[in-house]
This record gives sequence, structure tokens and C-alpha cells, in this order.
Amino acid sequence: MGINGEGIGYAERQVIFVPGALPGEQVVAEVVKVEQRHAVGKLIRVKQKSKDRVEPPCAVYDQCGGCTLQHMSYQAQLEMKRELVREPLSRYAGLKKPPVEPTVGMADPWGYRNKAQLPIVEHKGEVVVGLFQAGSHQIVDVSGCAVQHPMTNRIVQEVRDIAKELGISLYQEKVHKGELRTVVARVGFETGQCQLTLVTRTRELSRKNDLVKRIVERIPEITSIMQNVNPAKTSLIFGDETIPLWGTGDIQERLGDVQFSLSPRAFFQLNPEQTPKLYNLVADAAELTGKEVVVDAYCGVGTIGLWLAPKAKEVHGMDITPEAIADAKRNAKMSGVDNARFVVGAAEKILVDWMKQGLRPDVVVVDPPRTGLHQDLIEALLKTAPKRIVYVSCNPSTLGKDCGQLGKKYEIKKVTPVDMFPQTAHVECCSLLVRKDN
Ligand SMILES: C[S@@+](CC[C@H](N)C(=O)[O-])C[C@H]1O[C@@H](n2cnc3c(N)ncnc32)[C@H](O)[C@@H]1O
Repeated sequence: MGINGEGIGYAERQVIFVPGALPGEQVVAEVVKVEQRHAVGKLIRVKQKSKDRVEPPCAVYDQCGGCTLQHMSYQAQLEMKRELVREPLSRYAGLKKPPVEPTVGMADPWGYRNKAQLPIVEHKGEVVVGLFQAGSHQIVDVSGCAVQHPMTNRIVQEVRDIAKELGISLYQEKVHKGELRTVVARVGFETGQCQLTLVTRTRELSRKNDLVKRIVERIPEITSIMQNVNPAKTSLIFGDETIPLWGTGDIQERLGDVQFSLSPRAFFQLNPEQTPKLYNLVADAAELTGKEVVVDAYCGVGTIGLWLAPKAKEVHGMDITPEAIADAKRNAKMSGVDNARFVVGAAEKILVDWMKQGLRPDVVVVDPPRTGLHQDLIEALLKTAPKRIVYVSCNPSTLGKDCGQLGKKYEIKKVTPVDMFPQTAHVECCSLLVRKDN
């Protein structure tokens, strides 16, 4: 299987990637693209079925492109993800037998997402909130999405209906006109609090007051309605300005003993059932005794740092997003943590500054975006050489490459994939790297 969940096979010795095909199957596929080293095929028919093939429950599975593995049994998905993590570790980090544990899965791998982030458009006279079909500008209505929490689906459906009733002006990408562009719905699984963010092209939003009034009437669970203004011609969701429309600005969420306050743009893990499992793996890997200085690099709203703080001497976190750091500071206060500090800035710069100021961390946790660690951070880690690095990654390929470099000084002891995104090919993992001369 490929990293996007495609089946990889051969057709007359030509390597061919076929989305929807599974290992061990024989399929009829139409070649739709030929690249230098491989072709891409569209699945027409399965001639010989894998035992792992299941009927995808979602009605728009073929069109949506959001999930890519609903046709594979959940157990097989978990095994495939373990393999997805193993492969780049042997390729880039030169490990003959990468120490990859079985993937930590969910008991019920549906309805797990706490946030929906969907464009709202007019399509053939209807208001549709959905995802663009892979490789096209055709929008598919996903308002009943099976991997979303039912509450985010409900908010999205209500906004869609109210926008239609009120004739709200909707954004048209082609001509860069219209007002409302994206609906972002977030729910706190533990607290039940709900946040709606309406992303608009303009500061003005016609019939804004009526829209807010109807939302509040129809969704009593809603606690926060915000407007984010994004005037740019861009595929990025959010702009720089966020205006409160109703209720509290942030919503509250709890993971274990830690309390979080979430502003609309702050990153927060999407799967609240799996997140504590991931953070417990980080805590196990860090092996804290209460004496350690811990750095939480790419800390977001402080989640991992605050999880570890009760067992550490002190925690130092940094993140490039100012709102996330503001949330992290508030979260520390709300959770009664007084041994953690959080600073705005690029991890690769801040860690070097802290080292110059004499900080010598025992454990560094890194949780970078999909692009992996910045080269300067890798060099700073090799220089400061903490005893342990705990690497949380959402991209096995950059994890493999970064471990290849860190391998100069570190042994990769244990890697545990965690299935944060069932039904998709994405996989998160927690890796423990221990200094070789330790
Ligand atoms: C995968 S998230 C991890 C957040 C957090 N550890 C968590 O578990 O919720 C990556 C974070 O890296 C931040 N980020 C991106 N580039 C960065 C950089 N160069 N330096 C510091 N933070 C960065 C983003 O703002 C985001 O919060």
C-alpha cells in the first residue's frame, strides 16, 4: 500500500498505484496517468477480492476523498499503518528491523473527529457544505460524515440550512466574490461545549445578526460563535483577524486531568479518545522522576508539556503561533501547573537561544508539522544532546529522514503508531530516541 492508502501493484511489469485496491487483490483498472516511474490507475472492478475487503458504510465514500481506507477492515488498517511507519525507518534511518510496535487502535473507529472545517458553496441552486472531490472542483456534501462527531455534523447542517433560508452571500472561488467561505465547527468531547467559526472573505457579513440568532436558537449547545476574516485568494482556511460574534471566545475541553481553553485557530489534536493514549506513550518514553528539565518543542496549546509537568522539574514549551501560546499559558493556569513556561517563536531559534542561556534539557519532546524538524533544530538537538528525545510525528516519511540524522548520536529504541485517524491512511506515532553514550 502507498502512503495515501492506494494499492500498489504491477501491470505488465509497470508499477501502478490504484486507489481502492488492496494487497493480494487482482483488479481491473484504467490507466489515467503515466509518470516516469509509475502509473496511476482508476479502479474499475475487483476480480479477486482480499479477505480484508469490507463494504464502506459511507454513502459518498467513492466521491468524497476524505477517507481512503473505508474499504479495508479495521484490523488490516492497523497492520498497514504499522508497515507505513516501518518502511521509511528502514529506508532513511537504515534500520534493518525498526522497533515498531503494533498500532494502537480504537474500539469504535467512527465519529472520532472533534472538528469539521468545510467550504460552503452554492451548487446547482443548493447550498452545500462539503469537501472538494479529489483532483477536481466538484463539491461533495459531507454533512453526515461518519468520522465526524455527530455534534459537528449537526452544526454544519444547521448553518447550511440557515444560510439558505437567509440567502447569505456565499464565496465563489473562481471570481473571488461573495462573503461566507468556510464553516468550522468544533466540539469538546468531555465538556460538550461547541464552537462555530464562520470564515468570511469580507468583514461585512450580510444578515449576520439573524444568522447568529437562528444558530443560537437551534443549537442550544453552542457556546462560542466567532467570525474569522480571510480576504485572500488562498487555500488556507483562516485569515489573521478573528471577531467575536456571540458567547465566549474560546471553548473548554479536558483531557485526563488537564483543562484546555481553545481559540478558533489553535491546533488541538482531532481525536480526543486517542490523544491521551498518545500522550501516555510520550510520558512512558520520557521516564520522568520529578527531577528532569523538559522541552516541549512545537507545543501548540501546551498539551504535551502540561501532561508531563506534574512529573517534571520544569517544562519549557515553544510554538510559532501566538494564539496557541496564549492558550497554553491560560491552560497552565487553569490546570494549576506552575512549573511550565511557554514562549512564542520558531523552535529552531528558541532552542538555540535557550541553550546559549544555559538551559540543558534532559528530555526534549518534538511534535512538528508534517514537514518534520527544521534542519537547525536537528543540529541544535545533536549539540545539546539531551538524554532522551521523544519524537511525536504525523508523517512517517519525515520521521524516517529526521531519525536518519539523529541516528548519529541516538538509538531509536521504540516506535509506537497510534491510529488518530481511522479510515484514512494518516498515522501518528510516538518514538523514543535514547542518546547512545547514555
Ligand atoms: C502537530 S502540531 C503539535 C501541537 C501539540 N504538540 C499538540 O499535541 O497539540 C505542530 C505545531 O507546530 C507549530 N509550528 C509550526 N512550525 C513551527 C516552528 N518552526 N517552530 C515552532 N512551532 C511551529 C504549529 O503552530 C503547531 O502548533
